[in-house]
Amino acid sequence: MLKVGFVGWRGMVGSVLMERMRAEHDFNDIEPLFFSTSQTGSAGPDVGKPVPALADAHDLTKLAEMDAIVTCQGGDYTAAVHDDLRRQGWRGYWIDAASTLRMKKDSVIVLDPVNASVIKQALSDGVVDFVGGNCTVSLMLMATGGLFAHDLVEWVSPMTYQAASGAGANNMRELLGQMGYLHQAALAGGLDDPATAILAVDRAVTNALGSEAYPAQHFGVPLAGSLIPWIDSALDSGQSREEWKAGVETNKILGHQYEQIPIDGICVRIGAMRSHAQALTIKLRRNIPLDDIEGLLAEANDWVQVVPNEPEASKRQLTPAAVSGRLDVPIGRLRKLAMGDDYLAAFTVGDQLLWGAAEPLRRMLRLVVER
Ligand SMILES: NC(=O)C1=CN([C@@H]2O[C@H](COP(=O)(O)OP(=O)(O)OC[C@H]3O[C@@H](n4cnc5c(N)ncnc54)[C@H](OP(=O)(O)O)[C@@H]3O)[C@@H](O)[C@H]2O)C=CC1
Ligand SMILES: N[C@@H](CC(=O)OP(=O)(O)O)C(=O)O
Repeated sequence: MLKVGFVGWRGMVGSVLMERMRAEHDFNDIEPLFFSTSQTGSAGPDVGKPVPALADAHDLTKLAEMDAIVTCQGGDYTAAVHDDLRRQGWRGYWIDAASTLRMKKDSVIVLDPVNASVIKQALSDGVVDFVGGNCTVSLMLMATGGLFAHDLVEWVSPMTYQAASGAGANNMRELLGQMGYLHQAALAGGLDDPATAILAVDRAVTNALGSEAYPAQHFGVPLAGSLIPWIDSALDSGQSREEWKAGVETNKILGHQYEQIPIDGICVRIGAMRSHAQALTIKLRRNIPLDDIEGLLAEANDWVQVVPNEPEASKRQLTPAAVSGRLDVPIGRLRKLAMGDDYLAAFTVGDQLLWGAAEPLRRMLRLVVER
């Protein structure tokens, strides 16, 4: 049985990974060892069979005993450990959620329902570094994979609506704290009294949004009652790093070595908890009937769901509230745009901790185990 080390398993992404692995009985087929950067010696998690006490996640000797290491610990950990392990001659599989190694020449970005052939080729070529993609990129490809698979896409402009979870657990807590703070301000402004003019309540909320006491330690600015049109650091191109990832990661996932499909838009943080949404403008290579497009999208994988372009279905099925905690990736609002019959509009949403983070790693580990 393969010895598999898990690092970062008790964090937010790691916990979702553990949940999925337990649900799919993945632990039956491996010999797991759990590592920690802070709790060496404590008891490991319940995975349905006895596991040793937690090992030190910086102990290179212990790590090097593993056939595979799955890490959701974050980019700093990857930077601190990965290269040293490789320099020591360790040739095990490194399966990572962090972005650190994604664009390295020797790594593959994994999303097997979309790029199984790229992954299989890499495994047979001896590639050992496999990295999950950026959440918005993976979710966009799960939704639109059918169009890319048939080489129908000339370019895409994704405009994102990204949940707080992408910024981390503390940010999710802060979003809820901000919601509570605004609700308190609204109550003080007369929310409960139907006789209060709504503009008076709104003034109380606006004052709260600008107040020094508004809880914004992690986001830096209000998210609840507002939005944040910038995610991650700034690049010289004027893009945010999150926006840059859309193009480079999509093309790498699809295995495009020469021709690059332009993919660029604006990434926005909104007050959803754990599901990212994106509005896509897709320039098709040619005019294809909408029915055919819907068919190609729907048949691309087991999780994409085409939602009819109707008000009730869109409002009920195409929202963060509808998909959080689920593996389904609905895509809807499909229609040709006024710019021409080869311009397609689409809206898609998906849980960014499942297909956006944990699930591609879980499935990559299975591919390694089943080799
Ligand atoms: N959040 C996201 O949407 C995505 C994240 N990623 C990647 O995954 C990495 C990890 O993200 P995320 O899971 O959000 O990080 P977390 O902050 O939730 O967890 C990271 C680590 O913090 C330590 N930790 C300290 N205190 C606690 C606590 N009270 N509860 C749980 N863990 C604690 C744990 O390590 P230890 O046991 O060693 O102390 C844990 O593994 C990111 O840095 C990023 O690289 C990738 C895609 C999406
Ligand atoms: N940056 C993403 C989350 C994330 O962790 O992305 P990456 O894995 O590319 O660093 C977001 O904020 O929604």
